[in-house]
Amino acid sequence: MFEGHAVNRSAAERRVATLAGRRTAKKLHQAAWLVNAIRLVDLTTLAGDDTAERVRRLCAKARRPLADRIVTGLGIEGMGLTVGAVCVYPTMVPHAVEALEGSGIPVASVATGFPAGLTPLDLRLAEIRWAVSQGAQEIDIVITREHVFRQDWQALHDEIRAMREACGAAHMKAILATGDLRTLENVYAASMVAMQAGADFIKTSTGKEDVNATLPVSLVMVRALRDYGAATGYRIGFKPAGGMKQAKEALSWQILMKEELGRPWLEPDLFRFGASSMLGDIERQLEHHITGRYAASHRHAAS
Ligand SMILES: O=C[C@H](O)COP(=O)(O)O
Repeated sequence: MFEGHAVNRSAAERRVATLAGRRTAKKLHQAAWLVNAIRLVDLTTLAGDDTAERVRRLCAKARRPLADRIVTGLGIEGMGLTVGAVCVYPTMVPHAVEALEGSGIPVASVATGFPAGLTPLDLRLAEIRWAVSQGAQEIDIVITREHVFRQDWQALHDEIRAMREACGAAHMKAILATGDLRTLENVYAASMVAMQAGADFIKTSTGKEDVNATLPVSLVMVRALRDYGAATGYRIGFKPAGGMKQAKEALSWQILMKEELGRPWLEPDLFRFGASSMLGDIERQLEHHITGRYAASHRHAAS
């Protein structure tokens, strides 16, 4: 089906190498880009020792992602800034739903035997239905990597299609676990199949592979998304996830999206960061921004 699509790895690496230094992300606009990044975060906890209390704390952070002094310093009090969603394991969904009530922040649940997906299909589908019944509005599914290794695109399509049906009204993000997929050609083909099978988003990683979100792999997925959009007219979302901890990564990915797909992919309905610990660095950088501006205005006043 897609075996013929060649991907030039070194061209992809060259394309993304300079993203962080782009003019658009230079100092003047950095704070705005970082605030926007917060709107795009799927604030995540996916640990074996997760508890209701940890999820409640995460949800409190999701509702008020920045300290009041930073919000005031940036002059964005009226913005009602929140993260894009909270992402948890299925049994944590009821706790997150309760803690986020009235906030408008959706709860995303991983499902389908996350992270490996090596559970019988009917159980994986039942897991989706259960999470949806508990209030999850978004479901992050994992694929059977072996279907990709065998280039059995029909099996991959059928599996994802069944998951799409089990999601019902919930949005479905298809995690490809790109770090496991061996080649960029496989990443492109799996992206295409996931979109054809009805994925609302394609997502790079579970956060549990050896290699998680990278810019070259993201470029390949984003180009697949663009090709799919050109062929069908459908807009599909993109979620890099796993291993992103720094504010400057939030800038690089947003620039990639803007340059490759345009402004609509800087909105939470078409782009999310899956990250458990990037928000802290974004908050730190915004605090530096305010402190720096304050110091500069005092220097100016004194001169
Ligand atoms: O989907 C989100 C990822 O699991 C988060 O991974 P992380 O903990 O490396 O940020």
